[in-house]
Amino acid sequence: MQQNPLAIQRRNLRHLFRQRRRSLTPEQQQQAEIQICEKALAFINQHQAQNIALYLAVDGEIGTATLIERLWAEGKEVCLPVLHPFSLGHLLFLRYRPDSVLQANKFNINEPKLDIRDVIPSHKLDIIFTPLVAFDQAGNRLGMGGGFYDRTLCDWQCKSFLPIGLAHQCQQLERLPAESWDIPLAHILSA
Ligand SMILES: Nc1nc2c(c(=O)[nH]1)N(C=O)[C@@H](CNc1ccc(C(=O)N[C@@H](CCC(=O)O)C(=O)O)cc1)CN2
Ligand SMILES: Nc1ncnc2c1ncn2[C@@H]1O[C@H](COP(=O)(O)OP(=O)(O)OP(=O)(O)O)[C@@H](O)[C@H]1O
Repeated sequence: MQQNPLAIQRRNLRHLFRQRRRSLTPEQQQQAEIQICEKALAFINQHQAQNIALYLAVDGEIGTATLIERLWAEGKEVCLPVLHPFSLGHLLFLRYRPDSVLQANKFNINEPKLDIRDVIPSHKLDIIFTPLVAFDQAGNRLGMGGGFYDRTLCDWQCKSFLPIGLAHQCQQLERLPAESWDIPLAHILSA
């Protein structure tokens, strides 16, 4: 198990900030979802993005349902993360359409049923919007602790997509204690 002071600090922060986002009221959640939708759409249009990875919100994460509906209406391609069936700790991104069949993964998060025809390789993605637990001004991101997005985003500067965090304002802190493998996101949108 993680024992070093940095790992303990990160685990404590993860616990605190997960509690913080879960304690938002349904009204605060709804307001935030609408606001983040507008900010994300503006960003997407500014970057003329067509293939966009999102996530289905759980555990108080800022909601994406409104944004996904708007993107479908605009004819954009929406993808969702799927836990890789063999490559432990890695994600695949699968096309998500209104008629996609979803199933719960081992964390009880819904994901598209794995069908190789729906896999979108990351070099075809324009933006990967990531969920996060906490973030700082420098774009550092603390996630749920699986390292899934860390692995996906490593060396993103050499790839074609932009990694953009989506978050509630209450998830920001002054400075996140960073690990050697943490690479700051290109940008974080908050509401
Ligand atoms: N909405 C959403 N989807 C996502 C992520 C995410 O952060 N949010 N992920 C981002 O990486 C991946 C899943 N990563 C996860 C990592 C840990 C836990 C989690 O809840 N762990 C439990 C205990 C572990 C268990 O149940 O076995 C916990 O910490 O309480 C959930 C998701 C892919 N999909
Ligand atoms: N680029 C990487 N390559 C290999 N292992 C990695 C990489 N990034 C992170 N890890 C491993 O993943 C584990 C979890 O990392 P970390 O605590 O930073 O996750 P997180 O960013 O909170 O989670 P997530 O990205 O899933 O939201 C670490 O123990 C680390 O060893």
